[in-house]
Parts: sequence; structure tokens; C-alpha cells
Amino acid sequence: NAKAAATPKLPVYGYDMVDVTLTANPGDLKGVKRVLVDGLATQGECDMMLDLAQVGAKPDIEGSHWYSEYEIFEGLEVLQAAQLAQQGAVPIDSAEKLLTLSDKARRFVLGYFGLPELFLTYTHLVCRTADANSTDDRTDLSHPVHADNCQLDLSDFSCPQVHPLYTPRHYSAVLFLNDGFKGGEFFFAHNKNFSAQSRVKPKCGRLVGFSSGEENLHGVQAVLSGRRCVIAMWYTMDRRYREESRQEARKLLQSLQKPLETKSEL
Ligand SMILES: O=C(O)CCC(=O)C(=O)O
Ligand SMILES: [Fe+2]
Repeated sequence: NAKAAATPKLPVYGYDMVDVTLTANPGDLKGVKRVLVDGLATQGECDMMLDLAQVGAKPDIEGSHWYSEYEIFEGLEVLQAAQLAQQGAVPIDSAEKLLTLSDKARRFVLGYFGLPELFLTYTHLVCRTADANSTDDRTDLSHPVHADNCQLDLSDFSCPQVHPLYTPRHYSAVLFLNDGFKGGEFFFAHNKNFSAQSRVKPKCGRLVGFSSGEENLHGVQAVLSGRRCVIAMWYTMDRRYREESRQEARKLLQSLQKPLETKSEL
């Protein structure tokens, strides 16, 4: 494999990034601000997130206008995860890991794209599960082609940034947690005809990162069978829009940590 011989090296962005390897660069992905890496999470970490989703992810009513009628769409936010830990429904470590993994992804995107500052504005652990009515000849998408920070207008393909639906999002990333389902590929799309420019096959630890504007139209192919889980993340360079609930989640988790064992010897 000629590509393997010339695997480009990534700069190391932190002590916990040494296992992160570049899988596709903007050129491979047929766009400008796009990147694909592997190794951002270990199998153990993916399993923790899958277990967390299994217990905590709940059907998303608000999103119901866009997701496929053949799939169940469930999500969990960071504060909800911390609250589940408080109730003893999930391990504290798992709720903590949702925070640390999403922050690791943030630091990677910040470093790779050479940004001065970057804040998470929303973090969502999300699973899409094919339901009993799903058939292999389905032609719909799990997530229609869209841009993350503007509202694509299909009449003229303009993409106005309309509030309040879209807070200022500058970068997006998706950390894939599993494979073993049918369909469910992420793809970048051409403007106008929406055909795929490049595709990403989900697997544990794989991260796709990209700028959130109309230059990065993307979608998700139908999940034909099984369950596909990811951590979806949106980032902003404007600190006024950072995800407040992360602080709250962190505080709550810190209050739950066992105090250090008191030493018996005096
Ligand atoms: O799950 C994915 O691969 C992408 C989802 C997405 O694009 C979104 O939620 O905006
Ligand atoms: Fe998106």
C-alpha cells in the first residue's frame, strides 16, 4: 500500500495525542478545512461511551423534523450525563470521560487548524438505530445534507446564518464510537447536487473535523441496520457562546468524587 509508506506525520498536540494518526487530509477529503484522524479514543473509551449512551441517551423530540422515520435518534448532553452519575445510574468515570474526550477533540481541532482559541459550544452523545421498518432499499438519509452554521436554502443554495437556531459555530467534529452496523457513512457533499465528494466510514476512535460553514456540506447515509453512536461536537471561537453546562457538569462530578482516603498513620 503506497499510502502507508508515506503516512504523513502529525505534529504532537499534547501528551495524550501521541496515538492520533492522520488518515485523510483536506486534499484527500476534497475540501479545504477538513481532516480525518484515527486513534483519538481507545476501544475502552468507546465502550464506556457506548454504555453511557445505552443507559442515558433519550429520544430527541426537537430534532424529529429532520431525522429518518426509519431510525430512532437518541442523545445525551454533558450535564445530563453528570446528573445520571449523581443518581448512580452510570459510573462517574463515564460522565467524566464524555467531558475529557470532547475536550481532547477540541484541542486536536484547535491545534490542527492552528486556531488562537476554540471553545465547545455544544456536545452531544448521539445514537441512530435502524428500527424494525428499515429496509435495505431505503433511499432516505439518516441526516440530510446540511451545513452546521447556516440554514441551507434549497431554492437557491444560499446558506444564511439565521438565529436563534444557529449560535456562532466555527468548527465541527464527530468522534465515531463504533462500527458493526450497516450503512451510516458520513459524507461531504457537493453543493447543488449533493452527491458525495468523499466518505468516512465510522469506527471507534476516528474523528472527522471541519469548518462549520457552507464550504462543508455534509450528511449521514441511512443506518440500514444496527446502532451507530458518535460524540457530535460544535465549536466556537467566540467565548461568549461556550457551553456553560460543561462547567456545571464538571462541578457536579467533582462533588461526587470520593474524598482522598485519609491516611491512618499520623
Ligand atoms: O453523526 C454524524 O456523522 C454527523 C452528524 C451531523 O452532521 C450533525 O449532527 O450535524
Ligand atoms: Fe452536521
